[in-house]
Amino acid sequence: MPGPSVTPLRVALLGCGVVGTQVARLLLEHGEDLAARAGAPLELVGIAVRNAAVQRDSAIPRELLTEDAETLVSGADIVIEVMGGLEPARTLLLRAIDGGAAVVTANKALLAEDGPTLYKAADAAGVDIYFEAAVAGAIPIVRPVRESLAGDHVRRVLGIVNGTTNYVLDQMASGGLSFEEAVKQAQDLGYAEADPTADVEGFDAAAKAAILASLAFHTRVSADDVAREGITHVTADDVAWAERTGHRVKLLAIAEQTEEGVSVRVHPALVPLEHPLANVRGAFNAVFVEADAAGPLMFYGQGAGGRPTASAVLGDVVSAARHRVLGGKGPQESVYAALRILPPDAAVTRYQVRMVVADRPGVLAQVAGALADHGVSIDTVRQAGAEPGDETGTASLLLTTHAAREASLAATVAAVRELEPVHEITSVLRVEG
Ligand SMILES: NC(=O)C1=CN([C@@H]2O[C@H](COP(=O)(O)OP(=O)(O)OC[C@H]3O[C@@H](n4cnc5c(N)ncnc54)[C@H](O)[C@@H]3O)[C@@H](O)[C@H]2O)C=CC1
Ligand SMILES: N[C@@H](CC=O)C(=O)O
Ligand code: NA
Repeated sequence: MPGPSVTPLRVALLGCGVVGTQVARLLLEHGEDLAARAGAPLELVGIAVRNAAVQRDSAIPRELLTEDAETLVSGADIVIEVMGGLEPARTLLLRAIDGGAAVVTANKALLAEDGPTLYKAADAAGVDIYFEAAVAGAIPIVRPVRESLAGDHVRRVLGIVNGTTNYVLDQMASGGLSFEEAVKQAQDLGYAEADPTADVEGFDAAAKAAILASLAFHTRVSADDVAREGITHVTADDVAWAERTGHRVKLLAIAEQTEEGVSVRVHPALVPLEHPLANVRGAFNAVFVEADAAGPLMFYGQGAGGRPTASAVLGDVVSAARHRVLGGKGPQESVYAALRILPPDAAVTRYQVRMVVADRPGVLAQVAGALADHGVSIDTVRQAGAEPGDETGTASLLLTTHAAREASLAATVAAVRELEPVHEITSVLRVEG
């Protein structure tokens, strides 16, 4: 335990929502252990909220609540930002840094939009900036990529980094819920962003992918550099077909370094049932990292939710506190490699295309011909003939391609759509894993 003469570190908390409430709880409940680990007591001096009169968790002392976030950050040693959004979070963090405080944030949206401004300010002020909670909630992934793998060469990062969408797809596949019902549950459970559009349209996963890619490839990658597609167009039918063909639909984040540069994308994909990612359920996340010397690494755990995320925040707070007590500083931004960011259509993937075609001889050959014209080869084909009693004269055709450039695959689908016997392209999903 630190001796009685050790000056407590003043900790300011910005935001008291799902994550903030649990951060405050852990700080207050585990005060003695945290003091022993940090080398000084961590004194929670205030919690900035929008409305101090609102009834909150019974463990939160009312006297700590303040609506004056600016004053709160000015006297702090460590500022924890869990309010989310770009502003006033950015201004408050910059004010905290300018005032000499170390900062800990869970705000992936802000980091992926304007991380360099925060890094630069922290560097100039000689203070720490930590953000483990910003990617994959409780899972230690930022620190391993930023620090543990700093001596290696990361080639690829692939995984499920959004708990809400994983929960929604899982509930659609096995819980029998509609998309809307599953999103509502994810909100009630504290997984979703304040506006769940950020989750279901892939913005949240794209922000996390940008952060991971920046760290992995020592290159500045912002949210705008990420090719992004959400899950709003994934239908219950897609989910059912996936299971029927031995797959599960997952929202994946994929960042890879090729000889040409760095490609970062977020999109739903079919993952074979035997792949470990297929069995990541609920709001859990899993991230695979492939590095030259280390080989494959896998990180798994709770990717969303107040208490798991608070765990990651507190880990960062202890690191920052140790530096205040003992000296030293965490890592700075590392973007020396400055690799080229590749356009979205340069990515290499496989497609599974489901279509309704005229049920007559020669149609498959016509479709196969359109693929061959674009240099795309077929891996598997499955045809489901008309259901008994179906008078439409159509059949469902499901084909999976071999790997090809996204540009060729997209052009192929466009050409197939124009074929006379093709009535409708019902779904196009990538296949990964
Ligand atoms: N909920 C989760 O599972 C995870 C959330 N995060 C991130 O943590 C941050 C917080 O997320 P949640 O706690 O889920 O959000 P939340 O919406 O539950 O909490 C945010 C709180 O901050 C308050 N706030 C917003 N602007 C404020 C202002 N100007 N002054 C004072 N208070 C203000 C809001 O009133 C709200 O109570 C976000 O950046 C989010 O992306 C990160 C990992 C997981
Ligand atoms: N809304 C996010 C929360 C954690 O980052 C998610 O669902 O993953
Ligand atoms: Na994390």
